[in-house]
Amino acid sequence: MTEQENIDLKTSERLPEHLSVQAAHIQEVHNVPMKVLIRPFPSVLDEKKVVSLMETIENPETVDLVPPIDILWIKGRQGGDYFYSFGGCHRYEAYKRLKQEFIPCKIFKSTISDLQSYLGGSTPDLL
Ligand SMILES: Nc1ncnc2c1ncn2[C@@H]1O[C@H](COP(=O)(O)OP(=O)(O)OP(=O)(O)O)[C@@H](O)[C@H]1O
Repeated sequence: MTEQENIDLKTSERLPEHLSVQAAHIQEVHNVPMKVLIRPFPSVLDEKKVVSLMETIENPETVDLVPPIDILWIKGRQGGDYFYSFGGCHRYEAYKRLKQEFIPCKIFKSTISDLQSYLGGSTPDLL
């Protein structure tokens, strides 16, 4: 099984804009391998918030207080799978420092043009 098969992608659906708020309450949470996430932008971090999040995540009694991060799932033109992460900077950093292999995510099926709205002319040619 490849890393990406760990994620049950079949259950993810692209959300129409007008449904995103309602659907946010019902969309499934997937444990996504940290190493498949692509984060094009450096994070500006509040150190205290990262440390506080680490403590919350480490404690089984409080970990559920931390919501999943949102990621974009984009299919390349030759079928490749790409998982982009833009927000969730503090949660991502906390999971990274805790050396967690997986991070809880909501996966939004997205297109190259969605990606272009973040990356503009720097959008890569995804295969
Ligand atoms: N100890 C904690 N410190 C900060 N946030 C916490 C903590 N425990 C639970 N949370 C929750 O985790 C989420 C953190 O989201 P927040 O938008 O503040 O940061 P982020 O998305 O990880 O980073 P950024 O907004 O910089 O991209 C919030 O929903 C918050 O309620």
